[in-house]
Amino acid sequence: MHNQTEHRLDGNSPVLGMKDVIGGYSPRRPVLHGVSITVMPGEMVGLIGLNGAGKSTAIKHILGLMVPHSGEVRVAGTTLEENPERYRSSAAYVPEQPSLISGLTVKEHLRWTAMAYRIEEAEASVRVAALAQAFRMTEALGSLPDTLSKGMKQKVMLMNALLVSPPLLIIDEPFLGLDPLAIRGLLEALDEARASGTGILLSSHILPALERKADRLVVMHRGRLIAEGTPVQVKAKAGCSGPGETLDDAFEALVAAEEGGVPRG
Ligand SMILES: Nc1ncnc2c1ncn2[C@@H]1O[C@H](COP(=O)(O)OP(=O)(O)OP(=O)(O)O)[C@@H](O)[C@H]1O
Repeated sequence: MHNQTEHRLDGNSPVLGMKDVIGGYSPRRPVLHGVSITVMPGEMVGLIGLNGAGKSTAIKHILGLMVPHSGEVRVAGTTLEENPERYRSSAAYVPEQPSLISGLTVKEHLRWTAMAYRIEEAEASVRVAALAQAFRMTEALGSLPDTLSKGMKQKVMLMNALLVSPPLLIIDEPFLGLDPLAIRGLLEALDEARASGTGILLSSHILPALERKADRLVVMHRGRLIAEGTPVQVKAKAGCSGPGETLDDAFEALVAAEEGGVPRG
């Protein structure tokens, strides 16, 4: 495996370049109908859409778990076919459901990740201590997963991904189950990851957090992108730029417009 620093790209090359992807579970019934998503180094892109919109399917294509029927996915400049090792080691994924190894403590999970990604021991200890502090997990470092709450397990997953600090970090619905302090810790840790050049694709139904933190939003509906841009641009497109109008209002209006309803505003 390469050292992560070798994967750093210059600030002008996307860490994710998904272009015109048609894909899904059967070639006869595509779920994605020409989806393009770009994430630049240091950028946080929020992926939003109703249940069944195609977010998880898009993520599976990005992770190389599904192959596009047509179109292309590049991670850190390469396709899965061109350089599978570089492609796979350039993206870290945090699923909505934590999956931890029952026999390993929190610290052992982190140490194992550091070894797998060839992070030097001294550097790993400093980063583990900082992450544990940010997530208020210092006292839980010696605990086994079965003794942790759901939110604490989710924190361990996030800490592992942030320890790797990959070029592309994909996070699925991270806010559910986290207490308010943990959400703040997560957002601060994500800011740090972005400052070091990690690009983040964050899928969530919790729109206020995305409205505050995402540089850009990609709005999916029925396997297509129906809006894209900064939160301000997406709200403007939905006709929801008025004072007090939120991203939730904008999302509702965009979906209503697609479904043949009348957008507000
Ligand atoms: N394993 C599968 N086989 C066939 N079709 C699937 C499979 N998984 C999902 N789909 C279909 O693909 C479409 C998109 O689902 P997907 O899981 O990508 O949506 P999502 O936006 O992630 O939704 P959610 O917010 O509920 O997680 C849906 O119509 C769904 O029924």
